[in-house]
Amino acid sequence: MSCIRFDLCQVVVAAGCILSGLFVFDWIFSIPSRSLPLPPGPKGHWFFGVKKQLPRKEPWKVYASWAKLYAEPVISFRVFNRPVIVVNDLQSITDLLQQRVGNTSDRPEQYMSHHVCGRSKTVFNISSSDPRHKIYRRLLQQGLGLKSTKTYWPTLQEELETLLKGLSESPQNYVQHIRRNFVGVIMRVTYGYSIDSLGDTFVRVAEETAAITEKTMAAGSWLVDYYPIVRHLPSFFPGGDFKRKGRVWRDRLGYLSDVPHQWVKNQMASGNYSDSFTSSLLAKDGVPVSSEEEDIIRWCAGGLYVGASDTTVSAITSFILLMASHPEAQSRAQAEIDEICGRVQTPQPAQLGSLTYLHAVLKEVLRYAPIGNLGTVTFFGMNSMRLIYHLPIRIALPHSVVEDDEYRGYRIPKGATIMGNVWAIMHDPSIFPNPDVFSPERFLEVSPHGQQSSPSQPDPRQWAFGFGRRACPGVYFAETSLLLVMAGILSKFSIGLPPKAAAPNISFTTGLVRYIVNLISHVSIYSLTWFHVATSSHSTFA
Ligand code: HEM
Repeated sequence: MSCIRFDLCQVVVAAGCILSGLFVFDWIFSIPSRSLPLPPGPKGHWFFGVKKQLPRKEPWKVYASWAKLYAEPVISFRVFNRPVIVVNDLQSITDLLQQRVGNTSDRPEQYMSHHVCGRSKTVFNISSSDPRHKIYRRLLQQGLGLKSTKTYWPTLQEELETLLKGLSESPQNYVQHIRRNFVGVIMRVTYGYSIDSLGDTFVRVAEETAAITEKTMAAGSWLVDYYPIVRHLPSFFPGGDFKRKGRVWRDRLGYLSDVPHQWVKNQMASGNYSDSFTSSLLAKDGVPVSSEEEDIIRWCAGGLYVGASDTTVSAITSFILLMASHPEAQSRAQAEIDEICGRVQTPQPAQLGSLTYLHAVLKEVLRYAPIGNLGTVTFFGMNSMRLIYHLPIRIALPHSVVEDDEYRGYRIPKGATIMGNVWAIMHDPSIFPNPDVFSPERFLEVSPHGQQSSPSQPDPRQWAFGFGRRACPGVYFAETSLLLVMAGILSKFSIGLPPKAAAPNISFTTGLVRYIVNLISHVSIYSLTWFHVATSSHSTFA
């Protein structure tokens, strides 16, 4: 008996030694060759790199401070064995992320999510070298471009009316009303499906998908994402449990992604369906689509919902807080809306083009409170509620480098994760003077009094929606829906702080989709005042 135990011990020790040896081998050879130096940056621990040092709070500010410390706009560090490059100024972002797009538009490989859980073909994860990526981009750009967005105007208008009604009934629940609006719009646009509330089955499906996806993609959680050797560990071995969990999640995610898609197919078969992104692609030219084409349609549709929900909700909640704390900007926007849209009707999508000041407000919201501070966002639809309660978000969708490259005498290694520090640009005083002041006027050529002011500052939308071949395909649709909601809210309500409330000290959540903390944690302090249009009197509901 003791002899057997001794043998087992020996086997375990021997296996441990071999694995550790292979691990070190894997680690050494996964670090790129050293012909040119990497950009400067903190060295970190020999095994973890800077994983444990990475700031939990506002990392973009820390990256900007490292750029200053190392006197170099391009910095690098390591998380486990993976090099990470952060580009911190306009020139380097333009050069690396907007010009060398062919080399910086890939996504980092995440073995757990992509391969174990079968998520390598999602719009967000797919490699830029996969021929499908081009097809996805084409379908998404067509489905969300100017022409298609016009066909969604009636949906946007109807959902706006529901939002305004909800706000008038319970303004204190405005975050939920706003979420309901964007989720309702995107479900109708994507699947022709109308939700009744945020507790709707399809919404819960999306929420569960988001929750599982977060677990599979949580940065630094799966050693197998960094070290290929871990793929060969048995399930019972420490670090090997990803296989068992991955199998369960893969099956569940596969089932969940089929629910709305199958629903559209059933509706189409019954002849009773509303036109949507999915139905129009499935019904193309009356010819049945192949299974490959159907798979592409399913993934693209999933991308729409995920891409649209948190981002738009974040933008509007920031807008509400900024309007509450900047009454002069709010009054000016309202005066413009009154003049262009009239005081009785709800603003219409066709009128949005004439709302110059409101466009400037949107630009300033995207600049002042960028949604993706690192040029990328975390898209997990219904997770806004979790953000609201300050739970950490640990997943990001950064870019990765396709081939070894050289920049400013440094090596930009193949496979490195690369991020543009959008926050640094949006708060660079040489680009946006007084960057910490919220001022939509910076985007106007003419001052409020009609005099010529200094030339307007650069359009922040060129950085707010990401870069290169991964840049947001929903930008046009997003702007239309955001402007319509902003115009609708300001046409019917005034947003204010309660009497005697001190101006809030604005700070933000640290997730890669950023929310303003104050708004979220002091929701109840905000009051919305309903304009009784006919009599021009006001009554406060909150
Ligand atoms: C305020 C609103 C929005 C903002 C600020 C925003 C921002 C972004 C950003 C920063 C990215 C990542 C780009 C990159 O990796 O370089 C992105 C990607 C994406 N967005 Fe948006 N977005 C918004 C709204 C929307 C909407 C409404 C949709 C769809 C209806 C959408 C769909 C997508 C998709 C599908 C991607 C993935 C593109 C890819 O990986 O190829 N987004 N967005």
